[in-house]
Amino acid sequence: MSDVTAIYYFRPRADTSPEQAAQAICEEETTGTWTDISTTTEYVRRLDGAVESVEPKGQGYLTKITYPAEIFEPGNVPQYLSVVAGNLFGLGRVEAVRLLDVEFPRELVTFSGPKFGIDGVRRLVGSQNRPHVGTIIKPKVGLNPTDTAEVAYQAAIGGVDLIKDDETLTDQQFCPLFERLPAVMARLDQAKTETGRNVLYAVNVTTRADKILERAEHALELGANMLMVDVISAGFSAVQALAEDPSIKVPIHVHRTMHAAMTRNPEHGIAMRTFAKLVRMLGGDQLHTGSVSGKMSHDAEELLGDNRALTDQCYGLKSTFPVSSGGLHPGKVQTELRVLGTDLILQAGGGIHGHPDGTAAGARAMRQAVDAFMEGIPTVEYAKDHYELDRALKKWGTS
Ligand SMILES: O=C(O)[C@H](O)COP(=O)(O)O
Ligand SMILES: [Mg+2]
Repeated sequence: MSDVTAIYYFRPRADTSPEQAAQAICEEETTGTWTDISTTTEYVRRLDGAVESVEPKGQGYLTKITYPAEIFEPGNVPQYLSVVAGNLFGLGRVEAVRLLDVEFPRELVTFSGPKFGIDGVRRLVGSQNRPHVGTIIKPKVGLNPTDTAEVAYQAAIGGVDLIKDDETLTDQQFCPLFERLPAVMARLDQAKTETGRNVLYAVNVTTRADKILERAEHALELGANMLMVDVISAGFSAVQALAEDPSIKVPIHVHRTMHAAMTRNPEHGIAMRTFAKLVRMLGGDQLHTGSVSGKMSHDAEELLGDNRALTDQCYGLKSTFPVSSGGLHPGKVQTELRVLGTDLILQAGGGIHGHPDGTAAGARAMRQAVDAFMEGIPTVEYAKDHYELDRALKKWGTS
């Protein structure tokens, strides 16, 4: 079996050399600990990791560490994480350390990946190459099921491909999930009758481990055509449980609330790349990876690499649809698509429901901005004979 390769950025403590710090990480995550031990037998030594390189980078260093595949339990992602992203973050000999990327050998990718992937989701929606437009129902909490369904209907007739719950909406009393879901699906059926378009609704089934499958299966009985789960707060096993359940025959939309506690600091934590690779392996059909121009901070180069990790060849797994979301509006569409390409879902909450003429007009404006890009026409130019887009640009501008 080939090794697992992990790349880390780190800054050693003042009294520790970069080589000693990298070695400390490697030993902690394989066969060693803080001191020599008498229990290490000869046959254990073949499970030692190796520091392959240490080189200066910015204020610190980059290191490439290989871990023998044998120390991983195939198929157990919590265990994978406990090696490549485990105790090392707390080691006193490093001031800061960030896991930048990881490569798993074929033998450890024992998962089937997304059931639908980009092509499968496109088939459900009936799109060819264009980016998808999605919306998050806003306000994120507070609306009752009937009003939630009305907002969903307005977005659907305006032209969105995807509607989703926000991350803090699950099954609260003001909007019970099993009342909200049939209400939304009924209005999406109405929109389909009127427009002929199939719109997906990612209903948020995130909950405690022992209840999530039951919740998802009940959602399917009530007609759900997509499920949403929050991967960091619910855990990677939640994505896997949903994706591997044979009765779940709808795509899985993966949100990443809480990720920035680990991904944001450029010197310490876990870069999104590892999470993206794991979500794809575990079967997420869509994953939020960030935007280049929205409300959340992001490094464009890193984001491009994260999206590529979802779409580049990976042991024959289907690709995961990257979702750009957070502070988007029609004026930002050209920038997002120019940098991130058209295999992308552009999601706007405020940028649709905040349109001066309401949700349906907001959805139309987003679709018009996408059409402008696809036709190679600057947004401002296209807005001259597209009223909803023009109104959106007057409110939010183009940056
Ligand atoms: O969950 C999300 O992606 C956010 O709710 C986006 O909302 P916004 O478009 O209003 O920023
Ligand atoms: Mg949100």
